[in-house]
Amino acid sequence: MTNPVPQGRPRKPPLALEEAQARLIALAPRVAIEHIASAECLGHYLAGPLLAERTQPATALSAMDGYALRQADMPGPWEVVGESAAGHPFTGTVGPGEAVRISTGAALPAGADMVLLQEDTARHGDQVAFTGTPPDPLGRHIRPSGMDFATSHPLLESGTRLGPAQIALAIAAGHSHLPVHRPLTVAVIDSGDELAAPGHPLLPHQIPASNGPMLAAMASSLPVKVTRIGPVPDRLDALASALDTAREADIVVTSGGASVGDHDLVRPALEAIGASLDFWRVGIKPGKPILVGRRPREHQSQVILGLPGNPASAFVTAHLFLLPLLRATLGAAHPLPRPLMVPLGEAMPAGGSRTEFLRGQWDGRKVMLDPLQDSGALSPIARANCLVRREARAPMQPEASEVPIYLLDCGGFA
Ligand SMILES: Nc1nc2c(c(=O)[nH]1)N[C@H]1C(S)=C(S)[C@@H](COP(=O)(O)OP(=O)(O)OC[C@H]3O[C@@H](n4cnc5c(N)ncnc54)[C@H](O)[C@@H]3O)O[C@H]1N2
Ligand code: MOO
Repeated sequence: MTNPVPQGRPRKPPLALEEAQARLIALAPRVAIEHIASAECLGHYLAGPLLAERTQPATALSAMDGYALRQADMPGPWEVVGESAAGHPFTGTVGPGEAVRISTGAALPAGADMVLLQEDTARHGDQVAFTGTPPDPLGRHIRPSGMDFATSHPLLESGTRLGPAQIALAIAAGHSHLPVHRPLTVAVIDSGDELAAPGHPLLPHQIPASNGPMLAAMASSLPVKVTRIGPVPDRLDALASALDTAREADIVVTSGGASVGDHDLVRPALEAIGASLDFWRVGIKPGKPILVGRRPREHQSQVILGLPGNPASAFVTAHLFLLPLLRATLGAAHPLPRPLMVPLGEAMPAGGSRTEFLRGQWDGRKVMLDPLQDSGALSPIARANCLVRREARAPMQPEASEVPIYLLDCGGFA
């Protein structure tokens, strides 16, 4: 196959960001739901609401080490008639004038309705006396049954990301396994004649292919299996053959070759493999030439995401499109990144014709813009911990004005 002739000026104006994101998310493939061990669910999204299968605590527990006794018997003294330790409950009933030695997390014995801290008592043999201040209210050191949750209570909504706390809650609520979507398969293709595999000796016109490893690492914050292909030369047959290698993947991501040059072959390659183009070009900077296509398949179409080759463009479009698509496919309730409003640490110049995502550093009090905003530069994206959003044609914004930022270090926990 020979490369096609130059493609001239694109006829349609670029899509607005939100419309493009909505169109992409609507294409999210449907993938099977499976039940996997809760402890293995880190980073998955719940594929159904989580209800408690048990009550926690199932019985009233002591929150402190001390003595379980009756409020009516204050201020004592008491006779110690037994012990309740965590995992070893006292089986009798606490009667008038009686106390049971109790430890943190142990079941409150029948008859007792308060716990006196060990520090507020003096013990002599089986006798215990009150020496300190009473708990206020008297029952404060008791965790009542159902304090955390009760059987059949809703705990987590469908589409919740399962982080460490959600996994612990699910296990405590009696779920040894959880319904989640199966891990996705994603093929990442580097394309460009100038690219060499990392570690290869380079001539001045060559660069290491860094987008593929970057995009694979970004996708790996989610339950996906990534296959990397390339670097693939700028030839239609080579690109079509790389896409053919990727035919079984749920989602294919290319970088480079998305623009209008003679060697920008992703769109012609989509045509060559029988894929359709859903949209091309979005009004964002960096990342305008992003394209989305679909390859028809027997069971389900494959989504092909063509990211621009400039490293900052690939990085930003992966945040705005690739990760949201992966999250949506994995069942996330909120697949899109959510902004935070923070004050500028310096004035932000007026915006241009596209919605921009500037590389920035947020220190917890203010955000600074990186002085180097070229979409071909990698060092600013490696320095950045956030993207600062500037609307198209926004006027200059003075220091301390609030601007939306998207944090980059959240590991995709959206
Ligand atoms: N006449 C026009 N030229 C360009 C336009 C335009 O509208 N009219 N758009 C510009 C914009 S915006 C972008 S973004 C780039 C995107 O171009 P491509 O997606 O076609 O990317 P390439 O030309 O293949 O490469 C651009 C740049 O990125 C480097 N690159 C590519 N792949 C990798 C990789 N895997 N790892 C590291 N670096 C990579 C490549 O060497 C180039 O320097 O087009 C503008 N041009
Ligand atoms: O849209 Mo491009 O990504 O500015 O360089």
